[in-house]
Amino acid sequence: MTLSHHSDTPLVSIHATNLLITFNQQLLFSADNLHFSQGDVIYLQGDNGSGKSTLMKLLAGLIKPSQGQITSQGFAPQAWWRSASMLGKAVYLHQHPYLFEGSVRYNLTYALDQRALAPEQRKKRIQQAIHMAQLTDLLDHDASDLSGGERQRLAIARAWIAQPKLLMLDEPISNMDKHSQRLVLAMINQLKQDGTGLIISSHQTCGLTALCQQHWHIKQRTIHTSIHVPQSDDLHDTHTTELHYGTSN
Ligand SMILES: Nc1ncnc2c1ncn2[C@@H]1O[C@H](COP(=O)(O)OP(=O)(O)OP(=O)(O)O)[C@@H](O)[C@H]1O
Repeated sequence: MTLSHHSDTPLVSIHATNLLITFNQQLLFSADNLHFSQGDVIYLQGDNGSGKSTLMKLLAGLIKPSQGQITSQGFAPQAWWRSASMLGKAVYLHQHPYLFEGSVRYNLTYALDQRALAPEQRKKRIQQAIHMAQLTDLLDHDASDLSGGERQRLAIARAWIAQPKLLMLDEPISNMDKHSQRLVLAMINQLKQDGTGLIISSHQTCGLTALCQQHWHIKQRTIHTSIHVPQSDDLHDTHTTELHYGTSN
């Protein structure tokens, strides 16, 4: 992992303790201690309905736990007008991502933090994302006309350009053909090389698991954490994906 760490830019992290979430008085899951930090690449596994999306929404500050505490370290102080203190720290990318009305090009450039990169670097990064996601021929298409796989590629390309420090990807390669899967795996690998903290959910082991270094498993309504990541049969795909793109910056 090529995460570079400068002492004046502390690693950002999110810490959850004694977490418990219930819906309609029914326990969904509990967890004693979860730590998600820049540089972590976590494979989040669980059966359908076990609570993977719910956990990611909790860590993104989109919903609140029934019990427990979620805190963050290393982020810039919260703007006074933001009431939910966890919101906007870890970015949650939904399985069916929200895209803006307008073209693919517009979606790639709108709402990016203009201060984060110098204009030349920003342009270069956008070009590289277009290339990685193979969106060149689709740039002037309306985003609403894209297929499911293309939408996912666009959403991950957009996240890759924005360079969040912590990113959670909900089933990023489900319902994708092999070609789109390979492109998305290459982009996720680039995010990993850049030191982005990643949580990647799937209900089954798949090519993604080869990229992961930790395993969180929602099983019997508890989140089990481990450094042993189960590997899948189609690892070969991931290795052949590795990776035709060098580190970008
Ligand atoms: N706001 C809510 N109110 C009531 N129940 C909810 C709410 N949000 C989620 N649930 C329920 O919690 C359970 C877990 O949902 P969640 O989407 O987190 O599971 P998941 O592991 O991501 O599933 P999948 O693999 O099918 O995407 C489901 O039974 C869902 O219906």
